[in-house]
Amino acid sequence: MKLFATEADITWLKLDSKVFKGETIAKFNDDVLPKLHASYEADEAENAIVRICKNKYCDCTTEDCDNYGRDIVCPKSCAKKAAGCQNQLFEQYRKQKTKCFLVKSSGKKGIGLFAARTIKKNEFIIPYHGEIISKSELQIRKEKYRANGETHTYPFKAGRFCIDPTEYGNSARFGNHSCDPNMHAKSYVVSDRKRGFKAIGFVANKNIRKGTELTIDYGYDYNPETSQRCLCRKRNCKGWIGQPPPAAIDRNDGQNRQTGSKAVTKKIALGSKLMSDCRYVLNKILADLQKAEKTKAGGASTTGNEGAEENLQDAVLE
Ligand SMILES: C[S@@+](CC[C@H](N)C(=O)[O-])C[C@H]1O[C@@H](n2cnc3c(N)ncnc32)[C@H](O)[C@@H]1O
Repeated sequence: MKLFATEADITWLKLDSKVFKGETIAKFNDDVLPKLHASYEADEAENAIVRICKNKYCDCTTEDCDNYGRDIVCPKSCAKKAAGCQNQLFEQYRKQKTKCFLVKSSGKKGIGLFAARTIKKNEFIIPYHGEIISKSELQIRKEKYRANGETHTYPFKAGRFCIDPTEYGNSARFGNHSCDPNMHAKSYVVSDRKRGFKAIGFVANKNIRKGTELTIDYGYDYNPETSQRCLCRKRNCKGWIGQPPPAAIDRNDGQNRQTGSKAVTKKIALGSKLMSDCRYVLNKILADLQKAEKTKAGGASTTGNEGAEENLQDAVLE
């Protein structure tokens, strides 16, 4: 059985034209394997790891397992033991006949992932597969993609490496960003990969209804070179995917979408209420002070505090 993809395997570039017919994506094979790029292979210092669960009698779904619970996926050899290892997340995903998501158009955001059925909180949805490349290879590719005028960005940080599904990968690459996402990216140590590498999978962070778009938060460091407007339409939308461009920060643009309208009105109302409360308290202090002065000196101010009183009056009368 193959562990990794080879050059002969299908790539998105070839696939794109065949499967994207109209709105909905035709049924296609999501059964892809991670593909190791030469830049990953070249990192001799990092040996492959194998973390075998030494407990012969557990099925690797409880704390008895040496790996489960520490987000370490058992190696394939583990499945041969007496109880049969169930901690083979990525293999189990490949064997699923029907996936819990659909790939279809998400309007101006391009293509997106949508729940094909109800998905429960903490359910594993999809692994993020693509070519595994080094960070320096990523820089080279970013330049290439920009020069090619690619609108969508796909590479994902995976420990000290990167997963790039731009040309080869599975449909996890269609997970769009949201400022209020319903999935999060979880990283796993997987046997047979180099030490610095973490496999990525998308996991539901809440119960998700059928038909809902499946989204993750790309994070603040997402593609800072080319800031993109966020179209998630969530109430807490920051206006940008990742970092806003410097000019937008200067204008205080793209913070919270609410700053444009209702939030401003609300803040003004709160400010006025605060001012009127202060005014009431200061007036009361002033009146008490004046009363005390009058009682003490029969009407003449002798406190030597007139300036302060004036200031106080200024504040109250403002
Ligand atoms: C990993 S891809 C997601 C799949 C992409 N929609 C497609 O059609 O291939 C990331 C790209 O999708 C688009 N995208 C994702 N989330 C978005 C959002 N909330 N608002 C606008 N564009 C978004 C951006 O072009 C981004 O670079």
